[in-house]
Order: sequence, then structure tokens, then C-alpha cells
Amino acid sequence: MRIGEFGEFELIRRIGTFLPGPPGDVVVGIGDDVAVLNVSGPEYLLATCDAQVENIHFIRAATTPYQLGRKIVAINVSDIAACGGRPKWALVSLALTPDTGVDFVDGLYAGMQEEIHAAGASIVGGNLSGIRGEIVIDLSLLGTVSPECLILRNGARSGDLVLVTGTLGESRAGLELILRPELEVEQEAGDRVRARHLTPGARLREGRILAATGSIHAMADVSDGVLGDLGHICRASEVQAEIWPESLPISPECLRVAEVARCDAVQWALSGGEDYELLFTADPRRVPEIRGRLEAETGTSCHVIGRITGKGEAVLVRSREGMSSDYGRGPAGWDHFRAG
Ligand SMILES: Nc1ncnc2c1ncn2[C@@H]1O[C@H](COP(=O)(O)OP(=O)(O)O)[C@@H](O)[C@H]1O
Ligand SMILES: Cc1ncc(C[n+]2csc(CCOP(=O)(O)OP(=O)(O)O)c2C)c(N)n1
Ligand SMILES: [Mg+2]
Repeated sequence: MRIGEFGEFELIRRIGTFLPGPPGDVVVGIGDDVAVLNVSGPEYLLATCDAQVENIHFIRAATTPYQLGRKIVAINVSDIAACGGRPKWALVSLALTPDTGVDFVDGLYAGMQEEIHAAGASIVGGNLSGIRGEIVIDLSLLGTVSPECLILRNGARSGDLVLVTGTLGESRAGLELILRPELEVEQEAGDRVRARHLTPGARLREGRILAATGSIHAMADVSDGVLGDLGHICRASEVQAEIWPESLPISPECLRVAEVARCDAVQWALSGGEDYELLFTADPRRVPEIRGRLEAETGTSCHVIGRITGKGEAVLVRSREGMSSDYGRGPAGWDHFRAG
């Protein structure tokens, strides 16, 4: 059997079965946005890693090395944000071909340095390797969180509302414009969605503020698409959820690109991925206060997009009134071994 038939998440489950149970100082091992480690201090240590692989995550001609540097940092910071943590130290592993220009590495580090500095962290080491084909940039990020602020994927409760920060689908819209350069769209809309794809921002302050409310039951960042990532929360929490397609926050720019591309913006919002927004659940009675606080302190809005309906692990897409929908019948979200 090949891993393409398995899928990414079944493979992670299988890898887990070959590993002994986590030792006692591992608070959270495989399965969340980050590993959470008890290092006998007042704060937990957080650890995560994510890569950018040529022609899987980026096309060399469509991004500058500076943009790529910013993106590799932001996507890792996003995982720490999703737990309510603070990023601290990064290690960067590069696998490059010998013909790579030195200016590529210069630009990459300028971008990484800018983004890591903005996140309050630093690059403290890494590794270099040659590679024969497409290049790989892999970043490991360590951070900290106080135990009372740690939010995991596994705390969603029946009756919770599901919320998401910002807007969904723009990154996928930006990718569409990159893959189909012949599409003509107003410059402002094009620039906005391309920037969202090439240099996503992590919701770091938002994650900490949400965690500090004490009212968030579960949280994850949206890398695979809200449908896929809510699925991860549901499996971890052993609950079932519904997403209301009419409630998804989709910007006018994203709608416009979808119109020009003759694509469905709702589908992009559900399963396009790489939004790097925060997806979380909370008791409905606390939602007005959470939204108010987030908006007042960061200017970031968040929207209710569904609810946790009971025990189970599935995510259904249906209208708030309970009407069924064809959305959600396709692939739930990005899967590295099933994509393409
Ligand atoms: N090769 C691997 N070996 C062990 N654990 C893995 C591996 N790949 C992923 N994981 C773990 O599986 C979980 C899900 O991974 P992933 O979907 O990449 O998370 P994220 O979207 O937060 O980056 C994480 O806890 C991650 O540490
Ligand atoms: C050329 C190209 N094709 C497709 C995509 C879309 N894409 C690639 S990986 C991915 C999912 C997110 O990346 P992943 O490595 O799964 O991050 P993680 O979930 O581990 O944080 C998406 C939506 C892209 N960014 N570039
Ligand atoms: Mg990952």
C-alpha cells in the first residue's frame, strides 16, 4: 500500500502507533498544533515545525525570497498563536541546489528576520543540505505558554459556537491568480489576495488575548481549510460540528476573484487552506464579550460560523436553519498525499 491511498492524517496516526507513549514530561504529544513540554519551570515549552517545499507550497518564479522568508516564519508562529503561546527560538533547515543564487539566501533571511523579530523571537541556528531537485525550507519553532493560558484542540463542548478571526478564502484566491496569470482582476483586489497568499500574517496577539479571556474551549489555526481544521478539533474533542456556509466571512476582493475565475468563493473559504486565521469554540453566552474584547484590543473581528452539535467527530456543512448543503461532500481540506 502506498501513502497516497492512506492520506496524510491516517499516516500521522500510523506513525503514532510505532512510538512508545509519550514520557511523563510531555503534556501534549502528536495531535495538536504544537507539542507541549513540561520543563519544570513556571511555563510550558512549546515546539512545532512546518516546511515550505518548492512546487508544493510555493512556485519559485511567483514569490520573492523575502516573501518566502516571511511566510515560513508566519506559518510556524501561527501554530504557537493557536495555543495562546509566545514564540521564542527558531532553527532553520535549508535544502538547496548548488546553483541557487546567494541573493536568494540573502532575501530569505531578510524576510525571516523581519517576521521573527516582529513576533518577538529569534533565529538561533539551523542546518544546510544540498538537494538534487526542488528546494525545501523547514523551520522549527520553540515558544512558551503559562499553563493557565494553554488552549488545545481537544476542549470543544457540545453547544459551543464555532468562531473564526478575519476572513477566509483570500489565500486560495491569491493562489488562483498565481496559477492563472491570464486572469484579469482590478489591481487592488489582486494585490490584496496575492499578498494574503504570499505573506500571510499570524494572529499572534489575537491568540494570546483569546486565551487570556479564559472562555475559549478549543483552538487551532486554519492551514488546511476551515473544514479540515474544524475536523481536527472535532476528532480531538470527540464532538460533531456544523458549519453554516452563509456565515463564512468572505471579503469582497475574494468574491471578485472567484467571480472572474468562475470559481466558488464558499468552497475556497471552506477548504482552500493557508488562511492562518484562528478557529475556536466558546460558550455562546461568552461570545459577545470575546468578540468585543478582541476587536477593542486588536481591531480584528471574528465571526460565528457554526456550532458544536453533540458527540461524534464529523463536520457537516448546512445552513443555520438546518437545511442540507452540497458543500462538504468533496475533500475536507488539504491532504499532502491526496492533493493533485
Ligand atoms: N512525521 C511526523 N512524525 C510525528 N508526528 C508528526 C509528523 N507529522 C506530523 N506530526 C504531528 O501530527 C500533528 C498534525 O500535524 P500537522 O497537520 O502538520 O499540524 P499543523 O497543521 O499544526 O502543522 C502535529 O501534532 C504534528 O506534530
Ligand atoms: C504551488 C502551490 N500549490 C498549492 C498550494 C496550496 N497548499 C499547499 S500546502 C497547503 C496546506 C498547508 O500546508 P501544510 O504543509 O499542510 O501545513 P500544516 O497544515 O502542516 O500547517 C496548501 C493549501 C500552494 N501553496 N502552492
Ligand atoms: Mg504541519
